[in-house]
Amino acid sequence: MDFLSIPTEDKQRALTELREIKDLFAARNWFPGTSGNLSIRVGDYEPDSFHFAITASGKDKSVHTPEDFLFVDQDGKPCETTRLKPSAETLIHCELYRLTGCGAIFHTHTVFNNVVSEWFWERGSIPVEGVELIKAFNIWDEEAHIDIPVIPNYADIPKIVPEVTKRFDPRVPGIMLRKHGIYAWGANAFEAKRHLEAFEFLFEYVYRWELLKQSKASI
Ligand SMILES: CSCCC(=O)C(=O)COP(=O)(O)O
Ligand SMILES: [Zn+2]
Repeated sequence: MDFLSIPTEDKQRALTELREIKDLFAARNWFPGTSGNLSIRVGDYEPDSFHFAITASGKDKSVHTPEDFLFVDQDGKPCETTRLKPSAETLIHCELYRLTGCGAIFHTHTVFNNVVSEWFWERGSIPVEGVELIKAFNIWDEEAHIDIPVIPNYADIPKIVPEVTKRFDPRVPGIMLRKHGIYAWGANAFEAKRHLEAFEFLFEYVYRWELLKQSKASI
């Protein structure tokens, strides 16, 4: 699908949704130090041809400016002439859209997700056992168990992309970059938000549970 043939109202709706999500997450201090990025796909999806709106790179995501977002294609290239640069992590969004066909991807850095990703780095994934909020991922097994993949956080973003491809688990709508942040995705902004909120809850749960286990073991 050609970018120009995507209805303007669809593009506007995506930008409005991104602004609303950005405000909500900013109110939770989920964008420390300009970290984090958000994207919503627009138009038709083909694995090798799609478009999405994404936060511009290096911006303070806790404030509004007229230059917060831009549209890019499946290769991360801007769809319109602009002086804005797409997120430095746009290629990770491209790969996740290509792999999943999802509609939205949200990325946050929090202390809990960073610490827990390091605590379980050697294991390669963050285990979560039987917590009710696993149901947010539409996993309804009794005492469900999930493993949230943790991949290396290379400075060279293109080097991270094959790690996403290799470790991506279709059952778990998120992937963690070591001591960096979580990428959560969903069919739309509502689902991606639900998934991100569930991941951040589970990271805090795992952090606190590990601390309790350690303190019990030291008694
Ligand atoms: C200061 S955070 C370093 C970059 C990062 O990890 C991030 O999530 C934000 O980068 P962007 O280019 O999307 O602003
Ligand atoms: Zn980041």
